[in-house]
This record gives sequence, structure tokens and C-alpha cells, in this order.
Amino acid sequence: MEMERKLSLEFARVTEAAAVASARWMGRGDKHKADEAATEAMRAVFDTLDIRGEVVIGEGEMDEAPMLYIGEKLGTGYGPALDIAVDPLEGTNLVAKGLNGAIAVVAAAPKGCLLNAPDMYMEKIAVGPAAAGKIHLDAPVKDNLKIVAESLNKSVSDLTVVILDRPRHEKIVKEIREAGARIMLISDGDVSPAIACAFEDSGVDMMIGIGGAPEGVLAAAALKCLGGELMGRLVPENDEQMERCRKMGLSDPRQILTLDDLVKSDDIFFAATGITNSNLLKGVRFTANGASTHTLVVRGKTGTIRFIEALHRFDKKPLYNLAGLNV
Ligand SMILES: O=P(O)(O)OC[C@H]1O[C@](O)(COP(=O)(O)O)[C@@H](O)[C@@H]1O
Repeated sequence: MEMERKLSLEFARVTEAAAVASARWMGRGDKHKADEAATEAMRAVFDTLDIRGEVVIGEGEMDEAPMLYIGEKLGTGYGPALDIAVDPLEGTNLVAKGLNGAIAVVAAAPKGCLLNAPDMYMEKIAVGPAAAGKIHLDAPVKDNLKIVAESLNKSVSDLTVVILDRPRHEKIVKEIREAGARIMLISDGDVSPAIACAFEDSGVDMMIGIGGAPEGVLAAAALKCLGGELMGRLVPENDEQMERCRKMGLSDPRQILTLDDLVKSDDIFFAATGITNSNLLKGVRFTANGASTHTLVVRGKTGTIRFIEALHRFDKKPLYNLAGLNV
């Protein structure tokens, strides 16, 4: 119990380090460098943790990602065996362009508890605790909006729905507008707004649309801890992706995935640190000899929600200065 408790703060250190390293690349137009910096920093902190971790959602397969690839072992090799889902930089374009909404994210659960979602698309709908258990991915969007509005005791016209600005969403955007709700179209980064639904003062009431499947599992892990809901369905686009789904144990690759299918246990840790500002978290700010970070840490077992504002001193803690200034 004691060790587990401590672990949630350790995961905050992991995302803090990734966020600081990545933030150094804000607006520099190089999403790969920003991602590389985040990945390198995240891995360096993971290596200090007493866990027997294995990446189940990561930067890609072993042959395509140098670090934090699926199957990579993390930690000192002592401590609990955990499956780890990472996105050291969720929203690579956002950092490259200096836009809002980029976060560094980690979720961890006992072995076998996180859906090992491959890199493909997923249809998703996410809401906060008030509407959890009441919405459905296949319900008409106007019905879902009505339910969310009723649950939050406000009118549909006062709801804010976040959706990725993509041609594939034209129809659903039209339907949301016809229903009268407000829309926030975002260029990237659907994890942060999905989590923001769980906080009534975030200004986000629903996230909907097709985005990455790994991002869907990460958001689901957070929403499970926070009492919200995310429902999804994979969108395999070719035979290879269909086969991939079957290998994951999904006899029907197009089946609805409930929160319990995506994340099978309550025994989860989730941490996210803001890289650029968002409705959920402040972005990294650099000071004379350090940086400040804003992190959400939740532990599924207890449901405790922590927002941690930290000031990191590079002179005393060089680990946080991995991306250095040699850029
Ligand atoms: O850009 P696409 O192909 O529509 O994919 C959407 C997915 O990409 C993201 O916007 C960001 O992904 P990256 O961080 O890998 O750039 C996700 O938040 C989202 O789920």
C-alpha cells in the first residue's frame, strides 16, 4: 500500500520530466525533436523507479521506435509488475507550432489490464462523472447531448463539445451544430479534452470523434480514475489491422469497447503534465534556473485527484534539464 501510494508521485516525476524537455522545443517547428526530447527524459526517470514495467502502449514497435517501444522493459527490475502506457508528447504538432493542448502522459496498471491498442483509429465519446453510464457511442449525437445537458443541469446550447478538426468529422459537426451545442474544433490532441470532461470547471463537457486508439486507452485510464466515461470502437482500415485486432482477442474488431474493456482494473495510476496550456493544465514555464510544471495525478483505487504545481531547479536536479540548451 505504502509503496503503491508513493508510486503515483513517481509517475508525476516521469511526466514532469518529459514535459519540461519537450517544452524546450515549443514553436521551433520540429515535432520529431520535441517528441524525442520528451521520450528520452521520460525514459531516464522511468529507469530510476522500482518497478518491473513493460510498455504496452508506446512510441511504436521495437523496429520503428528507438525508445519506449512496445515490449520495452522499464524500471529497475524490482517492485510490482506493471503494464505501462505512455505518450511522452501527446500533440507533437501542437508543441512544434506552440499551440495549446499538448501534454505528457503515463498510465500504469497490473499486467493484462490495459487494452494493448495498436496504432490505428478509434471512434470515441467521452464525458464526465455526471453523464457516465448514460451516453452511448451509437446513440444519435443530439440524444447524447441532451443527456449530458440534463446531467449537468444546463441547456444543450451551453454545452461545449471538443472535436478534432478533420474532414472525417464534417457530418458529426453538422449534427452537433443542429442540436445547438457549442463546438471547440482542435487541430490535435484529443486526450487532454477527454480528461477535461471530468472537471466541470474546465469548460469542456464532451469529447467526440475519431482519433488515435492508443490515445483512447490513455484517456480511458484517466476517466476510469475520475469516474467519467469513455466508450470506443476500433476503426481497422485494412486486413492487417483486422488481423491485429483479432490477435488482441477481439473476436469482432468493430465491437463497442466500454471503459472496462479498455481498462480492466481500478488499480491504476495516471499522470499528465501540461506542456503547452490547456483547459486542464498549465503549460511549462521556464524561470531563471528552472521550470514550473502543472500535473494531474490520479490513483484509481482511492480516486484521489491531485493537481501538483512544481518548481524544478535545474542546478539541483539536472535530470529535469535533459533537453538542455544545446538545441
Ligand atoms: O492526426 P490524425 O491522424 O487525425 O490523428 C489524431 C490523433 O493525433 C493526435 O492529434 C496527436 O498525435 P501525435 O501526438 O502523435 O502527433 C491525437 O491526439 C489524436 O488522437
